[in-house]
Amino acid sequence: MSERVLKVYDDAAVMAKEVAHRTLQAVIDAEHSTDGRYDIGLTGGSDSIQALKDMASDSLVRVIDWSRVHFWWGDERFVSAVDPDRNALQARRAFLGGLVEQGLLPESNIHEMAADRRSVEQASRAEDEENDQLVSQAAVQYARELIHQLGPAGATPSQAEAVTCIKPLDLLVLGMGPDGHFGSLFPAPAHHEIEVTDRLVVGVTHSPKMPPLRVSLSAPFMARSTRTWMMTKGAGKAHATAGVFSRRDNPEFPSSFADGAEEFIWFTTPDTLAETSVDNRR
Ligand SMILES: O=C1O[C@H](COP(=O)(O)O)[C@@H](O)[C@H](O)[C@H]1O
Repeated sequence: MSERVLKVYDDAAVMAKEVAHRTLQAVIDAEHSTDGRYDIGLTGGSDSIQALKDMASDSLVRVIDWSRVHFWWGDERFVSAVDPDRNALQARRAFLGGLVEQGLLPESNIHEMAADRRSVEQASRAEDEENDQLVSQAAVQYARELIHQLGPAGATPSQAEAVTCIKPLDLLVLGMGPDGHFGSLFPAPAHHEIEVTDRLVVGVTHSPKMPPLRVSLSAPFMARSTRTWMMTKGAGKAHATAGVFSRRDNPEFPSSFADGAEEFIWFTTPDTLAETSVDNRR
């Protein structure tokens, strides 16, 4: 468990630029300190997509060997591959697509969660059972990809074993919703995925935030990430932030489970902290 370090910005646009620049710097720093491969977990949401746009215009982009960088998602909205709601599509439009087009990032380094292959009409007519099955299959498929890419050589751990034994993400960038969700792990008791500990990836139905079908990394796997950065802004998140800071691992405020093995930084704005008493700002 890491101490939560707060970085507070009066201007959310400056915050996003800072996260963008730090992400690129983290990749550069790791070039000399690890075996070379760098695995980044992305999220959706306004702050994170802005940070990706800012990366595209940061001069550090040009000094990175992108062939050793892999992109994953903390969560995905289970919609069609061309739906503008899709986190991966937004990330491609903001940044990743440009890297691929310029021949800098191999397409095979982008590890997307599965998309819904049904037509809008088919999806709207589907029963719960079918939806449950589809998001569960997407979760299993993503877990296999994680184990294949990050698992120990010559072994195939189960998902329960993989939560603690595969290589963790080097950097996970997260956002938090006004209800305190992160990834697509929504508050208990209405939702129970936040309490899953024996899977790398979970399927989610009936999400309180649209769209209703989602796929998410599980809390314990996300919390093992070497470095974790949370981005939040706005008074609408003040209540959830206070809940998160008042007690760790509280299922009613899922983001209280977020953590990083070596570093956990919370990038935020003063209005978000209006209801929180904290003394570890830096
Ligand atoms: O739906 C989602 O919401 C959260 C937070 O989004 P924000 O726009 O309030 O910052 C995001 O982190 C998550 O990835 C996404 O699927």
